[in-house]
Amino acid sequence: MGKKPLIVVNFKTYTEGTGENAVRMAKYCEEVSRDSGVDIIACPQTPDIYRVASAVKIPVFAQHIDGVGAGSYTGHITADSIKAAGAGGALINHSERRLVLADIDSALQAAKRSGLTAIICTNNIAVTKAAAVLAPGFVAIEPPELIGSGIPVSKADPDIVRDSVAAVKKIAPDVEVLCGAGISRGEDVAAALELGTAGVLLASGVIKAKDPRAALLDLVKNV
Ligand SMILES: O=C[C@H](O)COP(=O)(O)O
Repeated sequence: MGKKPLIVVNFKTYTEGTGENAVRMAKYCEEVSRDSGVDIIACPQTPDIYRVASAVKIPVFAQHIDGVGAGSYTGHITADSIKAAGAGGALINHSERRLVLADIDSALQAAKRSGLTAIICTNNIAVTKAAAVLAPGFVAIEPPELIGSGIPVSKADPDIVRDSVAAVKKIAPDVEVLCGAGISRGEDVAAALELGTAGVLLASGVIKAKDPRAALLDLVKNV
């Protein structure tokens, strides 16, 4: 039996994780979390947060927030609004929704003011270090070229994961590190934990799987 990982499932904008499918996917996450004891966080699209958070007891995170508050900010996603919808946290600076550093900081401060947990995504060691200085709850290192590839970062590029963990622990020991990109099997999760991470951030390995529930069960099988 190994250490318990945190598994963050990003639904992205996949049809299989949108609308009522988002609720179904989150229920699979909840069921596997309950049966395995592994913490699983569901990240549906913003319009699905309320319906998902109303249907499951596992934490629900937004895929993005903006660093603005209440007021004249048409089209922005505020930390308070996702919190009111039932979210407990948010991804910030995902590779598919990148922000400049000042905006990452604003979004993080907004999350903190609203009492939300932030996962800042990073694409290399330099950005990982910058994110660690900001002291979010988590930093998630994801080499963009491996995202959606089915090639697990924890096996294909262990150095970037190991070096990210070392860099973060030196700068901000309380910040936990996740890794993501191409994770789809329990052995990928085990490799991530071996490298010192607290868990993984993944999407297609579950959301695009023929049997998402079976994919989730495989992810937690070594725990
Ligand atoms: O947010 C998740 C990451 O971008 C990884 O995506 P992936 O698991 O489809 O490679």
